[in-house]
Amino acid sequence: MASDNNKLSLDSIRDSLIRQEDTIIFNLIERIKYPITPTLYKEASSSSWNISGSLFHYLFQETEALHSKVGRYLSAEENPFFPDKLPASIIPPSKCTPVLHPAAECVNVNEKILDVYKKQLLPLFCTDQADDEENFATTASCDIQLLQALSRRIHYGKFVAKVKFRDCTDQYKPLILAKDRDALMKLLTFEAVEEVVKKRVAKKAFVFGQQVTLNIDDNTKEAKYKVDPSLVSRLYDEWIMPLTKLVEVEYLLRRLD
Ligand SMILES: C=C(O[C@@H]1C=C(C(=O)O)C=C[C@H]1O)C(=O)O
Repeated sequence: MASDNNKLSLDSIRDSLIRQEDTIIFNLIERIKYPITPTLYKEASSSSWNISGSLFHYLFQETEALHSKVGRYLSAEENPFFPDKLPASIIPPSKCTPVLHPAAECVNVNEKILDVYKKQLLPLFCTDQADDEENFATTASCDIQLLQALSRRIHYGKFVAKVKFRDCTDQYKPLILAKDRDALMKLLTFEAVEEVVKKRVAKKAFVFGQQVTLNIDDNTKEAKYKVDPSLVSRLYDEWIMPLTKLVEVEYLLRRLD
């Protein structure tokens, strides 16, 4: 979507962010099918699996390496979690004019996303603290899919910041030159938009997470859902939107480099 510079607008980018809500919520519903599985994230003892680090990190790094070889990270919309370990792409880069300022390459908050995910989000959404030894690989794959969806959404802040700078250059330029983070954060924040996002993702979580039954007389009083809508709203309010705005600020601070 963000490849055509001329068509890029705040509305078109916001439409993409809305569509990415579906991806995040469905990946979240898939992950919380499994218990937290703490063994996945523990440093593997050298005698056990003959890998360095945890099983989760091993699968994640190998996944990113394979995706890198087929060009995933040639896209400005994708940002790797392990940028220092990526093999070169076997396909050539696009000949299209880059949409983002070259400094966008330096903006990567995935280390923060991964830390928040393991320390706060997993314990918040996965209430069962057990290990599911039958599903180590599947559980870790769900983590990776969800983390990549979160990262894509949060780093879309680069495209949002690009358009906000293009459309209101005179307002942003002095704040960038003054390196005034707080003023930049205030200028780029649209609280009304954020309120709509929080309400919409809660409604999507309720709708997408409903148990579908065919028995017409199913009048169970208590609505059963696969993910707590209020937690999805909180996910956006406390983590996704603040991290998206952090990416916007980091991009803007480099925009005049
Ligand atoms: C992404 C934007 O910038 C900010 C971040 C938002 C978000 O992460 O959903 C929403 C509104 C803004 O406060 C935007 O203006 O659309």
